[in-house]
Formats: sequence, C-alpha cells, structure tokens
Amino acid sequence: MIKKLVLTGAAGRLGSYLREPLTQMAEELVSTDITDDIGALYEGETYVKADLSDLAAMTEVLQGADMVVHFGAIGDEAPFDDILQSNIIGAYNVWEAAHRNGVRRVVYASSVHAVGMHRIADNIGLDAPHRPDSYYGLSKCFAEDLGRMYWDKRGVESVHMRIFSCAQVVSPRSLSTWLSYDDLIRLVRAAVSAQTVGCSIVYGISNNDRAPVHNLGAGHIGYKPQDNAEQFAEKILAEAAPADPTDLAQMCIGGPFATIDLGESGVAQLTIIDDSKKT
Ligand SMILES: Cc1cn([C@H]2C[C@H](O)[C@@H](COP(=O)(O)OP(=O)(O)O[C@H]3O[C@H](CO)[C@@H](O)[C@H](O)[C@H]3O)O2)c(=O)[nH]c1=O
Repeated sequence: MIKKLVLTGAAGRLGSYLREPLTQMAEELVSTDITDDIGALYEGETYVKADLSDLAAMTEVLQGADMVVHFGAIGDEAPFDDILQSNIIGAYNVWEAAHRNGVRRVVYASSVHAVGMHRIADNIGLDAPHRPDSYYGLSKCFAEDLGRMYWDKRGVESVHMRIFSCAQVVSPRSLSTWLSYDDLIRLVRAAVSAQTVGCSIVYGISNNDRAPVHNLGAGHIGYKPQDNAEQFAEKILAEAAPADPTDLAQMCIGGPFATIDLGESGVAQLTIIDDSKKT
C-alpha cells in the first residue's frame, strides 16, 4: 500500500469524488485546496489549506509523499492572467515541489481541451499533437509538456488524464464525451496503481459507442471503463435540434470551446514588461 498520497483541488467538483477512494489506496491522504474547510474528513485523511501559486507552501504539503493527484486549478476558460497563476504557475509549483521531495508520480487532471481543435471525424489517438481550443486548454498543454520534461530530466513519473465530460449526459455531444463519475474513480485508481508509467497520456472517457478518440497505447495504465452513454441516446436524440455539420462546436472534440473568442476571454490583460523602456 502507498504510504502518503496528496490530492490537490480536494474541495472541487471532481476532487470531492476522489477523496474517499484515495483514502482506500494509501495509509495517509493529505487533501489540499484553497478553501478554509472541506467538511468532515474520511478516516486516514487530513486537510491542509494551501495555495497552488505558493511554491514554498506546495513544497511543504508534498513532504514525504509518494504521489500527488493534481486536480487543483481553474477548471474552465478564464482570462489569461488567471490561467497563468493557477494552472500554469500552479502546475510548475506542483511538479517542482514533487521533484524537491522525491515524489515518484504526478497524476494530473489534464483535459480534452488540450486537443480540442482536432476534428471528431479524425478519431485521434494518444499520439495526436496538442491542438488547444482555449487558454484553459493551452495551460493543459503546458502541464503535459512540463510532466514530460520532469520525467526526461528529473525522473518524476506522470499520468496525464485528458478528462472529457465528467457530468450528467444532457446533450448529443455528451453521448460521445461522457466520463461517468465511477469511471473517473476507476481511471484515477488505475493511474495511481499502474506499475510503471514514465510519462503517459490517457483519455478520460467512458466506454461510449460514439467516443471521438481511442486509448490504444495506454494499456499499461490498466484503465477499464465500465459505463457507456449509449443508454441515454434514445431520449437525448429525440429531444435534440438537428445537427449542423458546419458548426465548429459540433465538428471539434472540444465542443463549444472550439468557438471561444480568445479576445473575449481576456487576451488583452497580459502586461508585457519591456525592460528597454525602464529609466
Ligand atoms: C484556482 C485554484 C483552485 N483550487 C481548487 C479550488 C477548487 O476546489 C478546485 C477545482 O475544482 P473545480 O473548480 O470544481 O473544477 P473541476 O470541475 O473539479 O475541474 C477539475 O477537472 C478538470 C477536468 O475536467 C480539470 O481540468 C481541472 O484542472 C480540475 O480542477 O481547485 C486550488 O486549490 N488552488 C487554486 O489556485
């Protein structure tokens, strides 16, 4: 059994589902988030409030840990400055803190939005290049590359779980992109317990008939999804508007993120400091 696991983003929508299963996998689970309190703790769990953008704080939280399951982040599109602090600098701090403490593996909540501009019809696998659909997706590309570099140069293992739609099935898109909560738990369990992972990518998606990607090449992770959104197809499709094959949001695996206007999401907020202009 693993001695100490750390879970970031433990108060979040997805992190909350993982707390109890992770206590079953380790002698000690340290849950962290930016919130003051996460309510009643499970047996074997402690809670530490810590800010991902604070490297010293993250280094302290990861002391003595075997692995970190990193779900703390802004989980949606946001202005670039916000994404930079939480998702980009935050990811750097987690990997750097892992390295400083000799942590063996980072299990990372990446996202479909790292490859969201790929077309559904291309049915991409794990070797497809990054093709982000938003600043949020771009931050996931950064963290995946960070993980690769820390594996190549520092021997920190990582599993990058590109999570699709981990929520109720409510639209034709989610018939293809659904990740059930139970399959999320199966995926994280597999990523933690796989023997040796190097730096691996795996799509976080249920066993959907209409899945737009495939996980060939991730067999070593041992993720075996059990749920299939097809059970909801009849009802969802009966109520759905006709498909529009010219709509990028329907053609791309990132769905509505494919049509996000970067200007609207805050590109102008990045301040570039030009040293040559300093007096
Ligand atoms: C910005 C920031 C956030 N957090 C915490 C606050 C939240 O409890 C938690 C994120 O949870 P939520 O906002 O509910 O997001 P959620 O839907 O669970 O998203 C998760 O799953 C997503 C994949 O679907 C991942 O892309 C996100 O990185 C991951 O956070 O992270 C921190 O601990 N530190 C931070 O700096």
